[in-house]
Amino acid sequence: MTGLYRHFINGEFVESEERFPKYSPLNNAHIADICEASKADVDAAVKAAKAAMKGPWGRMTVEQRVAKLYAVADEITRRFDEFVAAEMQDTGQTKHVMEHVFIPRGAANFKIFADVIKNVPTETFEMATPDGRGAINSAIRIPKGVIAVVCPWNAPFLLMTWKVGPALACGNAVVVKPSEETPATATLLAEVMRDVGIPDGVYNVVHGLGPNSTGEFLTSHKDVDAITFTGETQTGAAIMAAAAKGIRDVSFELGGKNAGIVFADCDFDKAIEGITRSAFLNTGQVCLGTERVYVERPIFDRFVAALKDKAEAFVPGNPALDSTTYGPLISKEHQSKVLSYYQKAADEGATIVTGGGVPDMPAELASGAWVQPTIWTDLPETASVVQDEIFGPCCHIRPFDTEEEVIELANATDYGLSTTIWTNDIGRAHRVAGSVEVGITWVNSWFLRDLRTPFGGSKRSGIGREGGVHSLEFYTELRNVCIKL
Ligand SMILES: NC(=O)C1=CN([C@@H]2O[C@H](COP(=O)(O)OP(=O)(O)OC[C@H]3O[C@@H](n4cnc5c(N)ncnc54)[C@H](O)[C@@H]3O)[C@@H](O)[C@H]2O)C=CC1
Ligand SMILES: O=C(O)/C=C/C=C(\O)C(=O)O
Repeated sequence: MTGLYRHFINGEFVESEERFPKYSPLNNAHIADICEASKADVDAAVKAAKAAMKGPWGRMTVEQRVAKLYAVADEITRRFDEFVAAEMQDTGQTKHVMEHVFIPRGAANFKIFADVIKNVPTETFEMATPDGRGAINSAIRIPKGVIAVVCPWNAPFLLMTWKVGPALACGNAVVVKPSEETPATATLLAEVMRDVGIPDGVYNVVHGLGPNSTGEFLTSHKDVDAITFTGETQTGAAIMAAAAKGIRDVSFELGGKNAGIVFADCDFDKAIEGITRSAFLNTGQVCLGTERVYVERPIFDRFVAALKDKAEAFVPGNPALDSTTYGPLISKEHQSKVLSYYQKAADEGATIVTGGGVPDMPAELASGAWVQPTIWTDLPETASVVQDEIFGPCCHIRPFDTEEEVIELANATDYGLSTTIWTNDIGRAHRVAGSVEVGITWVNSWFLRDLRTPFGGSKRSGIGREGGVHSLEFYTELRNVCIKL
């Protein structure tokens, strides 16, 4: 056991009586306890946030807020190794992915929105009036108030700061509810906020579970003005029902069952590299990941063989070692869910190209939440593993013959988060991208992120867009002021 995760409310770390255990994904060892925030704790956090809006934070100029956000980013960078270690302990994911993807994005998420709020204008309209003197309409941006930030466990620091960065840039105060699986980096960020002088109550953290616990207490609190959430689609529905009671705004990034579309004219090696990343990065626990791959028939067999080689080359193990390229799933519970899908695929008649079970691990890691990278072929589109979001390191690969056919296949899902298309025919890439019903399409790449672009899901994969100026739409209210001259 290494410690106790406490809430951060009104600038202070506070304990609560109820606690629950955190187990390591690597070997299921009990590594910490986490305080579970009661209704009263949540109420204290929301009250602190509300009061902060009326204190020094609410009176700061944009330039002063921007300077504070830059200070937060710089402090994250200064304490980079601590953030890497904290998130690695919670998730079991590799040091490489922490150092090159997740933690740098945390710092970037503060800088980008500091820059956006400083540079994005609001609109002004001059209008004629019967007396000939006219009027000027000017829109002003007002922070929404107290924002509830409810986060998942798969990329905890990246996803949390993607919400906290713009919320604070816009002048709001936040109450963050990290996933019960990943308390560490939200807690460490509290130290950073305190150390760089973010006023008390602006950044609050309440730990706990979801239904009938901290998550529900927070999202149904009457003084929360808006809710931003990333996680499962069903949870989104529950949060939306809570938000409806107070007519509060929501921004949701939800599940996905994303298609990878590989045309025969692609750069083969790059497509293999790209699909390897999109199917297996973070042990497949990425909402933007590819669980359905459609490959044009002339290169199908070669593609399946090459992806199999890549899947079999992953090296699971201690995430702190440079030689390790593959981590466990987040928990034993999630391992059971993923393995149940591996069983369903076998039951439904899949050809198991590789994987399908649990890798052999050394004794000290054998109790962890490990599963093998897995590839299937030969299933109908109605099969469970082709329909459901599994959130594991696995994909089904199917051949296709025409552009029309693959668009229909890609769209045959209730989800609509992202697609990756591999082709050297840029006209076709553009056509297909326009026809696939998703919020984000990558062509000849995957997870290449320009933080100024609109990011979010279509269909059951989300509501709203965040990123760049789009985040300002959610985290501020535009008020029109009409001045008669
Ligand atoms: N699209 C995405 O980015 C993600 C999708 N998932 C999917 O969700 C599945 C389950 O993962 P979880 O972390 O358990 O996702 P989840 O949606 O259950 O939980 C995400 C967050 O919401 C909170 N929460 C849960 N129920 C709530 C409620 N009724 N009211 C307020 N807050 C609530 C949780 O405590 C957690 O902080 C995964 O297996 C995966 O399929 C999970 C993480 C991210
Ligand atoms: O890059 C982003 O802003 C979001 C990335 C999302 C994930 O990694 C995820 O939800 O899995």
